Amino acid sequence: QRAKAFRPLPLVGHFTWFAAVSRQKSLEWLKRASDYHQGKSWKLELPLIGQAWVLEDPACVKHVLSTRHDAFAKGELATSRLADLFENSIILTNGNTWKVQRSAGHAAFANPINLKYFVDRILPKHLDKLFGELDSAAETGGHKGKVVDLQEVAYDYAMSVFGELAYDSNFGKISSSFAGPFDRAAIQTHERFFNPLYRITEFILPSGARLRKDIRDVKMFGDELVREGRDRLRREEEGLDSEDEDEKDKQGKGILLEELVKERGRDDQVRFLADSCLNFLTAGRDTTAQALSWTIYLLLLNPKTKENVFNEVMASVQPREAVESTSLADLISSTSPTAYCPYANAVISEALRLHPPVPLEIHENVTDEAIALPDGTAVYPGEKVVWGPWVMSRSTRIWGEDAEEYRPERWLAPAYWDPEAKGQPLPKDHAARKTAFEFPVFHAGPRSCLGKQLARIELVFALRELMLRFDFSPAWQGSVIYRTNAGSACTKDAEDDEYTGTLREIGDGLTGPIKDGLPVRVRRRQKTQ
Ligand code: HEM
Repeated sequence: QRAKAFRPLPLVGHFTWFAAVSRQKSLEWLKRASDYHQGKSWKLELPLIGQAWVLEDPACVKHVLSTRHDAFAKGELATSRLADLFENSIILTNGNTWKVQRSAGHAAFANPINLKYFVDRILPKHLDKLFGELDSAAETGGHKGKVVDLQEVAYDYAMSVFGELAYDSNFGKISSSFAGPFDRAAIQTHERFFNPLYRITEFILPSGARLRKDIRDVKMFGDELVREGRDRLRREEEGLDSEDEDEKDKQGKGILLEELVKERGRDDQVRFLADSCLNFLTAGRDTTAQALSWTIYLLLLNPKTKENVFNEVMASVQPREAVESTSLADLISSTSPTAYCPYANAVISEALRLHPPVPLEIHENVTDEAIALPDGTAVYPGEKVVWGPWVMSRSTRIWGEDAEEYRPERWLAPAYWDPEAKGQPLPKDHAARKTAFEFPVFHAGPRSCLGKQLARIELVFALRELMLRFDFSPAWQGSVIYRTNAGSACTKDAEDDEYTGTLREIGDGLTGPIKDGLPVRVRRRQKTQ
């Protein structure tokens, strides 16, 4: 009976199990199928779309992403579907075009001077805007607090941060002319993966015309920002605009656009620069906003953990009045935020583990030879491999018996709890020792995520500052499952009937949003809390 659910059916293969259901259900099925195959690579069959080896073994993932990264790339299936939205972008390109973007992105986002500037100057400014929005929600909601979609708020916040990082532009209200078309286009682009006839259906159906318009709008938005940005750079170079005080403090590398212009020359095509910047913008915006949303979602279900984070962040800013006046960069001695607010960091790692913003990935053998994976699987030319951080994070083979449990403590060194353990090396199976191939949330190998450090910093600070100022409670209808201190579950009815659903599921899209958002009530914390 069990085997039946994982065997390909005649004509439809695994389609009915995997592709004709909700995204949550398809990931859950993939996880059960991986368990059924005991973590060995197995073949997913989707007639008319293709076949793919599903990998769970970290050694196989390492082979694809690192050892034989030269042999595996996005491939035809992914490129044909993604190219309209992500043409020229770093995630799709190879060779020199990729190198140029990687090097510009590295200079702009991953160098220590820019990271410090980011923490000291950029973050506080945008966090202030975020607090402004939540403050007014708290004010208008009475003692219970007004309901806001925290995921939407997180998207706005991440968008304004990356607008400044990528283009040095203050998006303000114009961000809605990008966000709407981009979000719709991303969902429809994702649907293409499950629709072998997408070219025909998009030609016939109104949704196709809508997609083309959305993509045009997204591109126009990018072109406009690049033109403005280039003009600004030109004026600065010619001494027509004086640098502002912030710029003088920076003395690091430039923003992304500036770095790209340096690599490619100022007169490079607007389209290439715009596509490249747009990809960085979306890579940074969606992933970090979703990571923050899932982190808070999990805290809402686990009040004891929420209290622990709150206690830690309070202790990190004593006395309380110091919050506003302290330089954020001074609070971290290095650009690694893990030494600072370790519990908050563990909470973020655990949310990334259980709800990775990129839940499933695909590559293809682009050589003309068969590649043998460490478990003996032969991947023939043109064959695909997929692996799912969402599935791997739930594997008992990688994470042990409590793999599916929310337990941020797994990330903390024993010394955190036990002073006697100070100076002891971390146990071999400790979560913090997992390799990037066991925990491929940020990808791994030469194409690993360029923004992982930046994202960490942004997430830790946003979480810390939010916890200090606001308290959130779930505001979606139905029974919300809370965990008691002892770890057993109890339920409490949420009062709002505007929203439906109990536990939140993953929504559609190229990344992993919370389906239908994260409705919460927001209350401002009292000074004494
Ligand atoms: C929690 C936050 C983030 C997560 C989970 C994440 C995850 C990932 C993943 C899985 C990939 C591989 C995608 C693929 O090739 O299919 C990737 C690539 C990338 N990410 Fe991130 N990312 C995050 C934040 C950021 C931020 C803030 C930036 C902005 C600077 C960024 C920039 C990039 C870039 C440029 C690549 C392409 C790297 C290449 O192909 O060489 N990411 N990221």
